[in-house]
Amino acid sequence: MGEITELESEAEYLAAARAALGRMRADVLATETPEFVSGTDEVWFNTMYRMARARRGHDLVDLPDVPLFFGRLDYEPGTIHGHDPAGGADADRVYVGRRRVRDDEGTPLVVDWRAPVSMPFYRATRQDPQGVLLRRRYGFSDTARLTAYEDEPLTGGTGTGASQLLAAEIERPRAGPMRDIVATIQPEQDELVRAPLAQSICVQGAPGTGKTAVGLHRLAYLLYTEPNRLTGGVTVVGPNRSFLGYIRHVLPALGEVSVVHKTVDELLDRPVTGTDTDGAARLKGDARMAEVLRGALWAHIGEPDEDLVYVHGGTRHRVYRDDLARTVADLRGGTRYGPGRAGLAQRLANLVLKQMERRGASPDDRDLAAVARSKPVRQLLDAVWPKLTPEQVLFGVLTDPGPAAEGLFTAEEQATLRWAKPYRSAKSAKWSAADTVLLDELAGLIDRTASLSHVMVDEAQDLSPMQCRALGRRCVTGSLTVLGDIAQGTSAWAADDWPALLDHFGKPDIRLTALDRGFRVPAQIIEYAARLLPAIAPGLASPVSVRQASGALRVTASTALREDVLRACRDRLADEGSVGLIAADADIAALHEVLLAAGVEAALLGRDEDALESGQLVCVPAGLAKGLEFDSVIVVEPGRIAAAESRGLHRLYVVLTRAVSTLDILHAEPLPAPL
Ligand SMILES: Nc1ncnc2c1ncn2[C@@H]1O[C@H](COP(=O)(O)OP(=O)(O)OP(=O)(O)O)[C@@H](O)[C@H]1O
Repeated sequence: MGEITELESEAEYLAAARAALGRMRADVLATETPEFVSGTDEVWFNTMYRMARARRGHDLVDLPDVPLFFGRLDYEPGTIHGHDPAGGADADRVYVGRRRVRDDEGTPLVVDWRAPVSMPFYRATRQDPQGVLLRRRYGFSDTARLTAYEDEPLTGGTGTGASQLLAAEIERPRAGPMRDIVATIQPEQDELVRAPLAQSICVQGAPGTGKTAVGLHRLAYLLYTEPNRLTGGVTVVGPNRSFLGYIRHVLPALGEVSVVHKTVDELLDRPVTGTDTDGAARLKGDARMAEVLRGALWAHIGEPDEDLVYVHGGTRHRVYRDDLARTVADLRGGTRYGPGRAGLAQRLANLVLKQMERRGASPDDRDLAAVARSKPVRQLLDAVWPKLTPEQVLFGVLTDPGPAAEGLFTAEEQATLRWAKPYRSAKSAKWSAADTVLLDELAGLIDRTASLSHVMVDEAQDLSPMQCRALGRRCVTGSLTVLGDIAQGTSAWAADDWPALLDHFGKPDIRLTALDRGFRVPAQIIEYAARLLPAIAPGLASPVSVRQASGALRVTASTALREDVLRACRDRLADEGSVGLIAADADIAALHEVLLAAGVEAALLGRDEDALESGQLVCVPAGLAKGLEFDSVIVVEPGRIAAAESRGLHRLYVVLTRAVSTLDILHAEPLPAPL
């Protein structure tokens, strides 16, 4: 019998941790929970207990393909606070994994990657070892069998150089939806992942620098460290359903299932029933609209034109017009519109009560309430501070922008804002997506909008100022993680720089940072795409690829486009990774047909909800490419993508930066000049 090797001993540790996790789960499931016998409350309690137990059990399920740990830290003996010195040399060793596993005595076998004791796994360097002697990384097979480990001593001796396991993870061919990066979070990313909850941050980063990954891991970190301060809810906001589908598994894989993923429209939760011209949509997203709407709402406040007379027990109590006017003026603008109306009713009732007291009566709170609800008070309220819905106010503005927009929008702009065919009433009006943002702004002026605890906004460079305000309104008491890339801005509002856009979120202390190491696109491909940068984002430096694979870029001037597309797809399908075929929105369905007709299996993104999970080859309209990545990308007619919209070159930059391994460009028409 030979000595067991280090690898075997680590495999044994893994097996022991697995067994311990199994026992933790069995314990939870076997724990007696009280069962009540009768009554609806009791039934409810029983259900809640059972659900909670099932959930804790579920949390402890051992996912067969997910290794229980991915790293180890050997600390200097005695470094870790609270460790038992009697534990010997092993006492200062921690295994870092996706979640905590303990043995029957409660001693941790695996610590959560988010625990403070795990932080040096991501941050310690030879210059700053943070008490760590050795960092070990593990390699696993697809079935989570331990196959390798790699040591990086942080003190003494000489460094081993770059980590092969890290490189292998970064170079791994991509397939299917986005995965977590817990095993390989980089120091500059970790700094953002562990930024404190109260700090709102904005991350500018070139394509593939890990913005989305960082944002999602930050949420997982916050949910672990600050669960009690996140009870208001955590929401991820992304540009469209396809993108949200692409990232939706990351947080659940990290054990966080409570985070809601929504588009801006879904978050605002108002039905979109109409459309806009491009010009109108652009103006409706403009920050000046906030002023217009505020003006339009408060313009409904009127001047009292007669005294308030309240008759009680045969006595007439009179409050003079001047006093009424002063009271209205006092309240106006001091609170939101809705509470202002309620406040006015109270103040009017108070004035009436003062008259009663002057005449020797001693009215009480019940009288106050009765007066506030009385007919003369209600009539006065309706005249000077009418009850309003957002729809009524916006109906007025879009029917005739003049009064509210004067001085803010030019006559020409006002004409663009005005409904071409006016509706008869607020009830029959159809609201566009841009209108729903305005309705939301009005709703926020009328009543308080409920605040979430934290909102992560991805692809934020595309938001209109009015959308930013809507998001900011939803985290007045919470904080924000804003992610984006100025060079990838394709919307009508796309910002040219962050400070201007960030202003609209209403978080003046938001911290602007940048990521510049690219983990997706190989150098050769990113350099090609970066030829567009001088034209689309002159101030921005091109990203630095950390990928070693040189990548393959093939640009083909084609005379038989369909045949060449088919050939390229078949070629790329021979490799194991995902393949994305990207073309202008108007062209993609026809290309999809071509593939199907030739017997090549392909899903069409946008039509098929699960397209990114269902097959190896996905046809992607350029408009939905943002945020996605494929191992191989085939771009058809870049010229048509660029020509399809006013920020077409920005769109093309997005499209050209989706590839992990290879990029094929096929064109029969000329390429855009910068390429
Ligand atoms: N530290 C890391 N270790 C391994 N992979 C990483 C790391 N950081 C990022 N990646 C990978 O790089 C790719 C790009 O990440 P991500 O989509 O988060 O970038 P992004 O900056 O949001 O890109 P885009 O601007 O194109 O939306 C993903 O496959 C991600 O898993």
